[in-house]
Amino acid sequence: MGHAVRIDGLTKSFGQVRAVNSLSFTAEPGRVTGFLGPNGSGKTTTLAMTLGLVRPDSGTATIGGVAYRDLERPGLTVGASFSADFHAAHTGRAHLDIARRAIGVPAPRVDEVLELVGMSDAADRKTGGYSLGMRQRLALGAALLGDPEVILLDEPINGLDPEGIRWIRVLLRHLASSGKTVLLSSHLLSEVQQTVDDVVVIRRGEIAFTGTLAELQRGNGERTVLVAAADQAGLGHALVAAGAQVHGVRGDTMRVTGIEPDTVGVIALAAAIPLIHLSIEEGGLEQSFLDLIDGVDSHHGGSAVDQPPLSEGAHS
Ligand SMILES: Nc1ncnc2c1ncn2[C@@H]1O[C@H](COP(=O)(O)OP(=O)(O)OP(=O)(O)O)[C@@H](O)[C@H]1O
Repeated sequence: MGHAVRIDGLTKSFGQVRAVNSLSFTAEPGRVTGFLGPNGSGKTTTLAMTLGLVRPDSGTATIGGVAYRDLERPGLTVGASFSADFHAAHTGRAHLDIARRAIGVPAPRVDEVLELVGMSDAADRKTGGYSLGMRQRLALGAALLGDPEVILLDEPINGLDPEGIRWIRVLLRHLASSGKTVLLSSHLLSEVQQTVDDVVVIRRGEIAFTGTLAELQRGNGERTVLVAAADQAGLGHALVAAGAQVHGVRGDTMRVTGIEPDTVGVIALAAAIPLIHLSIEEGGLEQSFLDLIDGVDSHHGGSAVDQPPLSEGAHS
């Protein structure tokens, strides 16, 4: 039985600063949801309200339909990692041992978790000497102590090396595939795009986009197709005739917008022009994301996920 995290109309101001404004989205069980936005866009405040650490001005955050403070065993239902700061004089093991006592988990779970996050060898060193990547692993371990249904992670990938990023990707995907709800924040789409299924983009405390990663990719219609063909000029003409925009050649490759890659293939076939290369421009997704957080007009990607309607940033 999964626990969705449902954010409904959440609003919070700190003095004059409206940190979170009428925010609504759902993180579904069995999926990894990326909660994305630039620094200061309200991600941490939203996660803190979800955990009952910050009281919203209005709106609700529920976990499996229940507010965090009303959960029967919150520590066993929700695991969260907020900051990778620890008592420097404690060992990693001591940190996990204190955390597991707080939520009532048996002692052997500490070693299991250390193993799970790849920290067994460093467990008896003081956290003050840990690298940022090691602290991130320990923070994730603490979040997983209670084998929770819901895992909320604030910037968990920040500071991990490429091997660490691959590792956390596999771990989070594994947790989601076992039915857990994984919600992780990041200010970098590129950091999480291989890890997430669903994307919630916020900007100045408001939703800029909710949908699947694929929908985000299609979202702004500016996806650039890279194509090389045996007869480049001939294919260029055929693509323009089909309504695409050809933006010139970089190396041997034409950059084309306004058309899907599979349609490019169909047109090449119809024109009997062999294709040498067909791909989507790297960074196209990142550009969609940057457009969203810069406030360029954007569209809701689609309805594959039952999400509340997109509220476009009303003010600039
Ligand atoms: N306790 C607080 N008191 C005053 N202002 C706050 C407080 N917490 C957050 N804010 C403000 O609310 C806004 C949103 O901050 P928040 O930390 O939620 O953003 P974020 O998206 O998590 O950013 P980052 O990626 O930099 O952590 C910011 O303008 C921030 O300065």
